Amino acid sequence: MVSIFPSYLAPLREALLGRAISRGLLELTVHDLRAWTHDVHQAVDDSPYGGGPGMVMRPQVWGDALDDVLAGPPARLVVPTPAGRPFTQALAREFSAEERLVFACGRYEGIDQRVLDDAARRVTVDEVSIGDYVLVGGEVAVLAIVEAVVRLLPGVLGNPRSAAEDSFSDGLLEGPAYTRPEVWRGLAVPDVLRSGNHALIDRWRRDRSLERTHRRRPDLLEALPADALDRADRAL
Ligand SMILES: OB(O)c1ccc2cc[nH]c2c1
Repeated sequence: MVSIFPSYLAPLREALLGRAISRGLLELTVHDLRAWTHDVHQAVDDSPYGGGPGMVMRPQVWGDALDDVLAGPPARLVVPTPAGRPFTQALAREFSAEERLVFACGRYEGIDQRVLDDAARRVTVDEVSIGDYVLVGGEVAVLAIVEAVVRLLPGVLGNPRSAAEDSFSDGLLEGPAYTRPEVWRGLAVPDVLRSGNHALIDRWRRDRSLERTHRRRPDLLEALPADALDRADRAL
């Protein structure tokens, strides 16, 4: 990863991801973009051609940084930007199959487009958005993307079924989850979950997932393949 705020990415070395690194399941290197500046002010930005608010990140600095960081084993360059294509669970799975990912964290009004165009001559460049809102820089998006990708790597999650049964893994939102106590503040766990009848439990969970998806994300239902819903689903 390349950023002007390397410490922003420190959380990636905590908890589950930190344990995955110490177990050798992945390697993480964070580079300070300013290491590729040569002026006393370590300038990484300049005024935008054509005018307008804010500053744009300079191509020379990013070009030199990516020349170095992209050297070596083939990598895929991921650039978070509000103007990117949506980052989805499907794209997380795609990224998790890559041997190496390089993340470019922009700031200000973004990175000079020629940096991405130049990189695209050598590697696959993915400009991705984590949602329809605007952050101050790419670092927070990288934290989200890396967590979504790394948890899919074999051995990272304790129970491999967790990733397989994620929200979105079957195209739907996950339904509600419960644990002890059986009654909490007058609210009881649904009886079916304590019935021991796993066929019934699976059906109930599927129904709650379909209901929640219909209510909160009808677009996901629309996007399902024609054969994704069985007769019981459609009866709901
Ligand atoms: O909202 B975002 O995901 C995002 C990503 C990168 C930059 C760079 C400057 N603002 C940004 C916002």
